[in-house]
Amino acid sequence: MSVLARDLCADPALLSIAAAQEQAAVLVAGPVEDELVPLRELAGRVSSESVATPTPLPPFDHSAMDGYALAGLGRSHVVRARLAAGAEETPTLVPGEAARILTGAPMPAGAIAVVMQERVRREGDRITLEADVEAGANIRRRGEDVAAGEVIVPAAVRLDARHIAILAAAGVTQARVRRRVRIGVLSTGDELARPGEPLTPGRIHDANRPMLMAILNRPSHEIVDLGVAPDEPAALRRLLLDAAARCDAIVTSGATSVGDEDHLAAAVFAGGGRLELARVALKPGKPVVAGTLRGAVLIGLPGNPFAALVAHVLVGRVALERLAGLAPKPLRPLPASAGFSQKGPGGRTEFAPAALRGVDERGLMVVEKLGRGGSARLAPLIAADGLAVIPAGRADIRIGDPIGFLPFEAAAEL
Ligand SMILES: Nc1nc2c(c(=O)[nH]1)N[C@H]1C(S)=C(S)[C@@H](COP(=O)(O)OP(=O)(O)OC[C@H]3O[C@@H](n4cnc5c(N)ncnc54)[C@H](O)[C@@H]3O)O[C@H]1N2
Ligand code: MOO
Repeated sequence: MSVLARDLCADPALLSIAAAQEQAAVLVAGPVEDELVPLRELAGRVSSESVATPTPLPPFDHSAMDGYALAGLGRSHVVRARLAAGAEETPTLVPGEAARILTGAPMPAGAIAVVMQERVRREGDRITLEADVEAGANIRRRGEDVAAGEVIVPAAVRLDARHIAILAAAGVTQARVRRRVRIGVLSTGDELARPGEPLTPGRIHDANRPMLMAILNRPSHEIVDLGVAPDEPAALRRLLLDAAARCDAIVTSGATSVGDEDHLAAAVFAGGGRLELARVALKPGKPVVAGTLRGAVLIGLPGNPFAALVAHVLVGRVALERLAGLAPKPLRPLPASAGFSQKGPGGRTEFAPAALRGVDERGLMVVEKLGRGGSARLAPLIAADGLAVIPAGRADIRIGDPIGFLPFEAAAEL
């Protein structure tokens, strides 16, 4: 059910985070189209289909050690050949024979084990083992990593160095990935000066647009800088409509709340758009809204920078990841121990900049909150290692109580 203009005026119940994430996902009709991209440009892109390996990995039986390939398990062998990695021809050994073999070299026919060179004595063309070896020792078998035809990269994942390595090993030179999602980033507010612009009375520098562009600056995205919109409904509507025609998604900050100059929802409605969610039980980040405008996904983050960050991580991210073709991946806060106490219960799930302060006697990370909850404050984030997570409805918290911790790498991929 869509959000109506009147819902934003009254003080409606807050949506749970889970409900907001569900709404954020379903407002996106589906991922953007896909395209074929060469291996060297795949890092950071999102796979649109699974990839199977055409060859087994490894492709042939080979030695895992520098040593001797043995045709029997006896202690004494005659060395008949030498095999290095890349050897094209291999001899056939008979019992009693061995081949000098280097790591990665193909196993000769008839060989049943490899002994490391440190475990043998060599005199001329004869080797003597210091101890028995087991059949199969130090041989890497064809297909023991993956068999031919097996899936090596699933669909709907962000490709990183691990995927690039296995695709390269399998001889795959290109893959189908989602095209880059065009995301427009807009700040709103008459008080905002551009980075570097001298401040006149009452003005502050725009921090959100550079922050959001930095978070969203990924190989799977193409960022469009939409600048700053004034607190003027018609101008905001024009800017949004122009952006909707050029972008798959628009991420704004500010103008989401109930103040006289908070014109985002009105501009979206006047432009023929819809909002599917508004006001979430998030602290900070409550006034987040999301919907669609002329086919573009619209995410309206709150103006306070930390609130914008939290609302992006918890709500906006879900919609943008679906658009980019990623499978849903819930954030999972790590178990941690409170290094602070506070009164409960809160009606909203709280996210606070937090620093790690060692490990308690149970082995849990001890987390200290920084910044006393100011959603406009940025300095605590600089000193933090991640975000403390305190679920809505939690009773008083005492030192040592279990809480959640989201490291920044997992939260915002900052
Ligand atoms: N009567 C109420 N007032 C407010 C409520 C409420 O429920 N009732 N919610 C508060 C909460 S919580 C938040 S968060 C803010 C969100 O407000 P908006 O999204 O409408 O944002 P603005 O009013 O435009 O700005 C809020 C604050 O953030 C500064 N700001 C805005 N954009 C930027 C930017 N790009 N870079 C840096 N700072 C920015 C702006 O100057 C304001 O100080 O509303 C509360 N009010
Ligand atoms: O949600 Mo506001 O974001 O508490 O500061």
